[in-house]
Amino acid sequence: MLTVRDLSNRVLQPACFRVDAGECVAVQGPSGAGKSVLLRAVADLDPAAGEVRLDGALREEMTAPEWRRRVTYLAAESGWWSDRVADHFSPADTPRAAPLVEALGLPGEALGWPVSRLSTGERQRLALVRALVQEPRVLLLDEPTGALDLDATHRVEGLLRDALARGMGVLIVTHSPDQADRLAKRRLRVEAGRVREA
Ligand SMILES: Nc1ncnc2c1ncn2[C@@H]1O[C@H](COP(=O)(O)OP(=O)(O)OP(=O)(O)O)[C@@H](O)[C@H]1O
Repeated sequence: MLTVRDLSNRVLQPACFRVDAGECVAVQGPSGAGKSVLLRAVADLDPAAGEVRLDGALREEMTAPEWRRRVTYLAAESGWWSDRVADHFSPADTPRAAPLVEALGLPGEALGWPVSRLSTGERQRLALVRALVQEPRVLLLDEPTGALDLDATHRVEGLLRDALARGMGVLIVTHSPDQADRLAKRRLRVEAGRVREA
């Protein structure tokens, strides 16, 4: 589904890998190795040379917003542009968001909360819901449970398993070997900008 060939920039050495439909690939490596840079380059958020295709179509064949809707990056610290959580969901997506919010251990009314009241972990879970309701083909997750306790972490992993079962591809940066074992069959190891299958 997602194929990456010779993706490189000032941090990354040319990287080649793929993520298949319904597959989770874990990205691991030391701090500062280039894991976030890799995900951002795939999402076309930072300039990079090389070839990235989704279902055979080159990234350049679609607009950047269209690419990012299909290949969605979720940063470790999410961005919010309005102080009401609900403003970050289109009216069409809101009904689908509430059950996901509850599955993550938050009350459905959290969608009406101001962003300024959210704890770090609440913010992280609601940002994941924002990404999931858009049903991207590939989700690029940067430490999506870094701020969460074990119960919330398992809830997030449950929703990711559901998404994988629907055919979504997931590339997940995690510092937790246990999380990588639970979710991913394949791993990429990033060290000093070099990406290899581990
Ligand atoms: N725009 C940029 N220009 C130059 N260097 C950058 C840029 N963005 C990040 N870097 C550098 O690239 C390296 C990799 O950063 P990156 O954020 O990808 O690390 P990481 O592997 O995700 O680390 P961590 O596990 O700590 O989050 C770091 O040394 C960082 O300072």
